Amino acid sequence: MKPKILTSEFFNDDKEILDNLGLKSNISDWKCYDVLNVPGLIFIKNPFTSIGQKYWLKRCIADYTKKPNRLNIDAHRILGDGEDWWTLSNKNEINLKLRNQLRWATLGYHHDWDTKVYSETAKSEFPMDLSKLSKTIIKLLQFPDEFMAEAAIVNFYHPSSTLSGHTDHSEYNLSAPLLSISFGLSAIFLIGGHSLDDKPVAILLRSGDTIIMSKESRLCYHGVPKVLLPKNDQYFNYDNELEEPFKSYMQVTRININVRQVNNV
Ligand SMILES: O=C(O)CCC(=O)C(=O)O
Ligand SMILES: [Fe+2]
Repeated sequence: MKPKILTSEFFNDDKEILDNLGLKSNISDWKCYDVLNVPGLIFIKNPFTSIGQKYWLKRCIADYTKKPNRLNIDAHRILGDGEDWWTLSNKNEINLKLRNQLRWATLGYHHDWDTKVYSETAKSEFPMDLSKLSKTIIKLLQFPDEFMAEAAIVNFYHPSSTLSGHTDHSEYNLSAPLLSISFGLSAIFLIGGHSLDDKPVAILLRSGDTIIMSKESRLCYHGVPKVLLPKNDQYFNYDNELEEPFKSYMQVTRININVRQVNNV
């Protein structure tokens, strides 16, 4: 990996913007790297403050899982009108099972897992804060074009979950970068080339670590073969402890937010 020097004027004036987004406001604390074997792949070592990490993981758990966003468990028709997954799963012991059933939530344009086609009719409002976060990170990395956050998948992994090798090619705009932010348990992320025969590189993703798939790497095969069990070094690089019930959930969970631009501008 080759360190990437950030030279933008942006952060001199806008420390407050970074701070409000839960990002480290001192840019010398940002550790960014070009992954040399995978052109266009950028790795940012946790750019979040501990307050920021807690803010975003709670947004993922308690807010982004609410209607009108879509969840994998919608198909099971467990949630009644006005009920949401997180509130219901914390109501009593029985509902702990429900807690573990959540695998993903889709925001903005909802990814259709069968047809893999985005449509104007399957769309909800994209969260402002997540859009701002994505735009800011892309701007900081000095991408020439403004990023439009239009679709996101929030993945929820358990220690035994895996994500098999795939490419993300449903977006109409494949020249815009894709942002992938992880919180909670660490995981091994594999990314190879445009063919499944290309040998992948392995990257350990810890809480807060962010990767950007741009240029050639945007269409590379990638997957998550392993989520790691909690060890002191890897989870809770949030300073203060999280409160319950978030704490116990995050002890067995990895969250990954995948943000995409769908359309050409
Ligand atoms: O969990 C990750 O790190 C990757 C997720 C991913 O590749 C996807 O949702 O398309
Ligand atoms: Fe992906």
